[in-house]
Amino acid sequence: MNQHIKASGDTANPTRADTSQHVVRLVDLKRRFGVTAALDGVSLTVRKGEILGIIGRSGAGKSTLIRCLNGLERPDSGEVFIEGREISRLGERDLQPLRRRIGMIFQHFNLLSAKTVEDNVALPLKIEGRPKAERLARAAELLDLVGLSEKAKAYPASLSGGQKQRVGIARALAARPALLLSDEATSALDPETTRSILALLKDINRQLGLTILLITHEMEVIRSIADRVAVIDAGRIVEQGSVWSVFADPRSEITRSLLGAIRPQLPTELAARLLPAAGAETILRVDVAGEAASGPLLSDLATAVPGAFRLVHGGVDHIQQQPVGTLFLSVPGSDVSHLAGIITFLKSRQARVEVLGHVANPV
Ligand SMILES: Nc1ncnc2c1ncn2[C@@H]1O[C@H](COP(=O)(O)OP(=O)(O)OP(=O)(O)O)[C@@H](O)[C@H]1O
Repeated sequence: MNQHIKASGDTANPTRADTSQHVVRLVDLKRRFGVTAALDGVSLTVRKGEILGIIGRSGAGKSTLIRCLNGLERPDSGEVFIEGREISRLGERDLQPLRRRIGMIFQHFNLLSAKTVEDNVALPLKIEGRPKAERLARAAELLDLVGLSEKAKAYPASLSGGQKQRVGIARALAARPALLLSDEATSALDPETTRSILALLKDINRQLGLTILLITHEMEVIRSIADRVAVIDAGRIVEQGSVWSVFADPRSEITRSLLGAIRPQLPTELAARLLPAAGAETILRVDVAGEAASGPLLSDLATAVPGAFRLVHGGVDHIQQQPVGTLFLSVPGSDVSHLAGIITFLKSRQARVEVLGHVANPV
């Protein structure tokens, strides 16, 4: 299944080789702090109109990556292209207009408390020296987009966290950036507000074709709205691909660990009864995704391999409209050839099969 899934994931976007479609392109980026390699050869691209999620644990290198992107940090080596222009060697003066091509939203919103909501939203245009009427018209348009028109004259202190982030999003879009960079933008919000902010970002991505780079440590955020994901660990991209393919078939240990509870698990009472030695039943974990998960896999298995098996747990989820299934099967008896027949059949259908263990008594 590995090759099958990765192949379908990577060919899903035909713009891969076309660099004019890259809003951001990082090439072999390296940055050390003393003995720490904060970025250790990062290469990645963000394509026009896509949502790319970058996920990693604390200290993985995410902030250093952002700082290299907006020119606050100079890499020791490597290149940073924003809309085709290499920025890592530019001086402060040349960086200013390029920075405006990147709108940013932050975990703690970073609104100016002494300014009204509309003035916060219009601030990037004020910095650009745009006339007041134009600034206010743009602020009104954006507040309408984020559903906060009635709060134009309010001050940030009177808003909820979710409303503050909506203002942050409107402000980030004011100067019509090429890229929206979201730095842990939902990490301070409760789950329901997080969902509404993520839905808003997805809406804006669809409506305006806005390119979004999401930096997060939460897989749920990636799963909700990203098209592709890149996993960073110790300054390296350890895995990347379309979200559904990485969720269905995580290659690296760190990705599996970040996926944690999001991946279906055997119920704890059953997991506690697993033994390594052969018992009355063998418990299999079967992961299957994409085309392979849309067919009648279990009925085909029953037809192809005579003999019993039971579904004890699992189901089929949908990520990016792709079925991603995890099934836990129990195969009774000590007939090794029956078990081998089941495993061989499932693998022939691009499923990934793992023997989790055995239980002494039927479950
Ligand atoms: N200015 C600095 N001086 C020394 N070490 C640094 C500096 N900036 C980053 N580092 C180190 O580089 C590594 C990557 O840090 P970075 O802040 O980029 O990670 P992160 O993924 O953003 O972490 P977090 O999610 O906790 O913000 C860490 O080991 C960090 O201690």
